[in-house]
Amino acid sequence: MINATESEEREYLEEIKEKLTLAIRRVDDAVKQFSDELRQKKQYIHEHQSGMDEADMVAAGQSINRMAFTGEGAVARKRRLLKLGQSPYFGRLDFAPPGQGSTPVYIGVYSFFEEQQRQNLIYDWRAPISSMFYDFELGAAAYTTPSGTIEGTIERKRQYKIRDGRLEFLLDSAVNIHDDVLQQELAKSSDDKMKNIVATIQRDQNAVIRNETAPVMIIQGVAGSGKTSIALHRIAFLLYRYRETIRAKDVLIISPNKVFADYISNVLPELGEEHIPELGMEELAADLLGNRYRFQTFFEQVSALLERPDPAFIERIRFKSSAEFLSKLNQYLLHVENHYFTAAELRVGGTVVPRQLLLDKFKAYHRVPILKRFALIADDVRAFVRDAVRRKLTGREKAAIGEGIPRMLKFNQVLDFYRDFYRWVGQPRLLRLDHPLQLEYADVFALIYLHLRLEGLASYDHVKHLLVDEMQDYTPVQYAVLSRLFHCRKTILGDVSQTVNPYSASSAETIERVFPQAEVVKLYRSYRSTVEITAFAQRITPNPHLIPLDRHGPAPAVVGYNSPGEELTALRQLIADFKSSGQHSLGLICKTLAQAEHAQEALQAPGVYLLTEESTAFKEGVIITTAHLAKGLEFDAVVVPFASAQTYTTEVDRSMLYVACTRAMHQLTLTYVGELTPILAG
Ligand SMILES: Nc1ncnc2c1ncn2[C@@H]1O[C@H](COP(=O)(O)OP(=O)(O)OP(=O)(O)O)[C@@H](O)[C@H]1O
Repeated sequence: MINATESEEREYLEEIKEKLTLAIRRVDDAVKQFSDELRQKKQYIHEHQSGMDEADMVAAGQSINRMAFTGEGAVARKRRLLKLGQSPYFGRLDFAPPGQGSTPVYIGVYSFFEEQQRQNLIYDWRAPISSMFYDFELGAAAYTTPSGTIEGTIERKRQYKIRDGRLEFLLDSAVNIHDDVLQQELAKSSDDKMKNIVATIQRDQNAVIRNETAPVMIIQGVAGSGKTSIALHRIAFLLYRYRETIRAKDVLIISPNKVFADYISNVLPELGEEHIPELGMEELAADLLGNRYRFQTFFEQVSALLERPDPAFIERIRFKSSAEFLSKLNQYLLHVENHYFTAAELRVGGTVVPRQLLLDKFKAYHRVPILKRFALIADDVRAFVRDAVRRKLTGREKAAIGEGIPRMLKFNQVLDFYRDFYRWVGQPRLLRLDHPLQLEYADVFALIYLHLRLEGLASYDHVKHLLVDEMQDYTPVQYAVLSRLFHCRKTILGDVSQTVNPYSASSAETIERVFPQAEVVKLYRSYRSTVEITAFAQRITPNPHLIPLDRHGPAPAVVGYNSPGEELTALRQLIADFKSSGQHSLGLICKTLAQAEHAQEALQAPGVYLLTEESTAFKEGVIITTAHLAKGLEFDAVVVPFASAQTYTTEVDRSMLYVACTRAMHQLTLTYVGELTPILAG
């Protein structure tokens, strides 16, 4: 058996590191050579410019670009090799095909192909053979390659922790991923950015990451089940698997806000992939609507619900977030198609264009959005009139046609159709348009949907994979828009229990109605929080299916104070305790922005940051923010201040409290004055 003992492994590690160092040197030499050649080439062009024609210049430019491109490739390769030098591999499996001896397969974040021996010394975790590391225990195993399935036996599985080039431990395991290693990973203090989990991906997670068949994959997973992590690893996997056709810039992440985007921005580069473009829903909306409308943001909608819940406002949101609303919009569009075009005879000079001709044309173009159809019909009508009069048409005649046809449709503006829709469903009071025109958030995507259907909008065909996080926050109409704009494969993930607006929350089932071809995966194991914190959060929103990982810590503390002054003193103390605790991040998570601002003012201290809707980066230290913004993030310790009966009463408040508490990895404290919120007392 190769490298059986620990000392052999240590020796082997040194050997690998040496080979990596050599490989880095070779890249350096190559880079140097490239830049020398590049310089020479540029010099040459400079000197011979006068004697070169345009074609020569283009050719020279291209060759420079090619060299620079190869140079960039070399720089990226060097970056990967340096990273491997720090931690070359984390796993090993000894795999024996039938009737053959076993060879060790070392698995790392990237692959390392040693050019001199022409041998793959480290396999990328995404390589087909590496899948067995996540999927099998000792004994019979198999993996699938593009050319077929390979069966055999796993004779050994080993896990390593190598940091800064030093082997910290090595562990033989019979099971798939040794629980101790996972426990160690989870017990660590949080970083300011999300990290990769390649060394401890679980079997069910691996199945999601490596799924190649689902056109739409919907992941509904409990808080802390690794949804976001898995989705990012899935992107990394797909970029590897389809590296010939998909590049990082062809993927798009729809993310809830800039802070979240910053928080996850580290994972893919850590996995050797470039940064992935991301876009917020509001940015997408602004992109689509141009500057035709001003509209409320999702944050503003949720703040309004938290600060002054108005039943009429809630009713409007509820209606527009239902699957029924989408089907009513579709019925309305059919109604428009069938009843709103009133064809009438059109007189152009002395020629009469018969009503039937106009109607036939209108129907013939039924695949073209209605407001785009007139131009096509007008072309045909012009041809018809030209044939009749046997001459070119005058400007006046052309105008008569161009203006006459649109007049046959009841409305020509999308907003007029949208207003009319509410009359048609018999609910005119469900539309509130403020003056000057400002749309409520719930109307934004409904209106975009009508624009799409009535006028058509350019689709995002350059995007080859779409990732939607926090899926519960988007409504059926939003999904209908996404489905029409993005024709690529999609990964959609979230958790209904973590909605910040229960009146507009979508479950996996709701979303599946928009994407009937979707594969739905549910994840119930929760990795983030200790058993104690998870049990506490379950009191707020129970989920009988949730399985917490068996990791323990202090019980959450709920502490009442006599006055706001006392509560603030206690919060100051909690911050001081945190600073001397060795933990990295503390989240003070409030219900509203007003409370967060108040806390920030009262608790001002160095290293205490207020995170708002406008923030763009997630920092380590003490963060004061709202539950809405904290969604998707995690902290070593969380403090939920002002947890009184006054603050947390409604269903929206319950969601906020749940989101806030489930952000904690190791420690959770709630403070209040007066009466404790009934959500916890009950
Ligand atoms: N297989 C794993 N190995 C190590 N850590 C893991 C694993 N799966 C998840 N985690 C950790 O669990 C935590 C939660 O993961 P993540 O944020 O991806 O979950 P989520 O389901 O998106 O959470 P939420 O919906 O509550 O925001 C992270 O710290 C992540 O690193």
